[in-house]
Amino acid sequence: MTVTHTTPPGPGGGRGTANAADYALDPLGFLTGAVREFGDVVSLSSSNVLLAHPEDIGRVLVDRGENVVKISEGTRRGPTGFPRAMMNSEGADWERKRARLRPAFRSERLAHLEEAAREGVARTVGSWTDGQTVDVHHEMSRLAMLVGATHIAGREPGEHGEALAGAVAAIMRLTSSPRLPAWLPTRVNRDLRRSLRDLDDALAVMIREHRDDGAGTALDALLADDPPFEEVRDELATLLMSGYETTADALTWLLHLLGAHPEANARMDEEGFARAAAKEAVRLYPPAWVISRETVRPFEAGGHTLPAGTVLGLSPWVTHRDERWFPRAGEFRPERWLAGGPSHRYAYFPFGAGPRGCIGASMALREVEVIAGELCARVRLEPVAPEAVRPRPALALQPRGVRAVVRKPRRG
Ligand code: HEM
Repeated sequence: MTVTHTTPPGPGGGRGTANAADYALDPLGFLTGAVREFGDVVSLSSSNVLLAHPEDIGRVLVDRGENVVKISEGTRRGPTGFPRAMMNSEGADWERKRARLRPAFRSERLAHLEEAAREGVARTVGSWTDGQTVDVHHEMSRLAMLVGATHIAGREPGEHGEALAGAVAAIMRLTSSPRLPAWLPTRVNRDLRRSLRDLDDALAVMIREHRDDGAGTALDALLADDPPFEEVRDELATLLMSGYETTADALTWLLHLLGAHPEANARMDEEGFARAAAKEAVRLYPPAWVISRETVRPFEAGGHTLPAGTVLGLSPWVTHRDERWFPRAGEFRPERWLAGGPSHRYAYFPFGAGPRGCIGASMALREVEVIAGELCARVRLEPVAPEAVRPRPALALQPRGVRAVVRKPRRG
């Protein structure tokens, strides 16, 4: 059988280096504009196609490796690789690693997480003074690190938190600046290499000092399996890192949105509202703003047959802001989640979906919901210059410039 490959339409005729330059300048605007102009299947380059329709998104995400893979044989591993982690594995190897971690992310463990979250908020609020201006992203990062490390490794990160935060910051800088070869001694590359060395040292100490006290953490599960040290280190690094920045970003976006919507802020103590608000925040500002796969055989989409080796991009940023699936898509309306979800199952995928969906999705949503709810109950965060806040699309969608004045209620 012969397969006819046809190239979907796209900006610049779907190829050309002009797209790369436009993309680098404003990735979110570029992707949104491309779909608006060319439809749900858009060529961004000769081997890159963006799929914006939930039907196609669903087909890609539920695939079990028959048509698309997450990490192809030829994928070059960057310096931030952690190649032995479950997240960076495929096939039977991935399946074994995912099964090993699954029990540590079960909903029964979330009561421990809530406890750590409440305690973290109490400590954070205790460290603030009335009238103090805080950098919200910075504060939420510290909280997410504390809660994340407690849940995943069974301990507070202590001084190791600095190494972890440093490595994540260096990766974010690398992924938000135009790509340069990793061997070039640029400041960003040098910073990254040093940060990764520090991270390595910190993880080695955390692993060496670890004692299983029966809490059923991911680190307990990893060590019980007795794999090579490098495998534990890669897994722990990716778990701590993926759970930390994304959750801190989601929390910061939610607090920013609540600052601009006092009517929603006032409802945060209502049953179910904090969860709806958390879902709505990651709809508008999905920390994972683009997800990709590579086709391993010809793939049909929108009447086109895309050849094997095509990189498929799916963007929660683009699809979550589409009026066809979310009426008044640009508005922060948590109540839309109280009335049920969107009309199409795969119009909302902040955590991906299918077999490779986020293993920490329930943990992250619960964490955001509990921390934001507790904060709203204890303090008022008065936004400072909210009009200057911007998303920075790095490896995660970071909020830039979210500051607030802390108002503590008077004791009466
Ligand atoms: C708001 C917070 C979070 C967001 C938005 C998020 C988003 C995502 C998305 C979209 C994927 C799928 C990527 C793909 O299909 O290519 C993913 C995968 C993953 N996430 Fe999360 N995540 C969050 C929090 C967490 C947390 C708290 C953890 C763990 C502690 C975590 C660990 C992982 C892992 C290990 C994978 C890879 C799963 C696999 O390959 O089988 N994430 N995440």
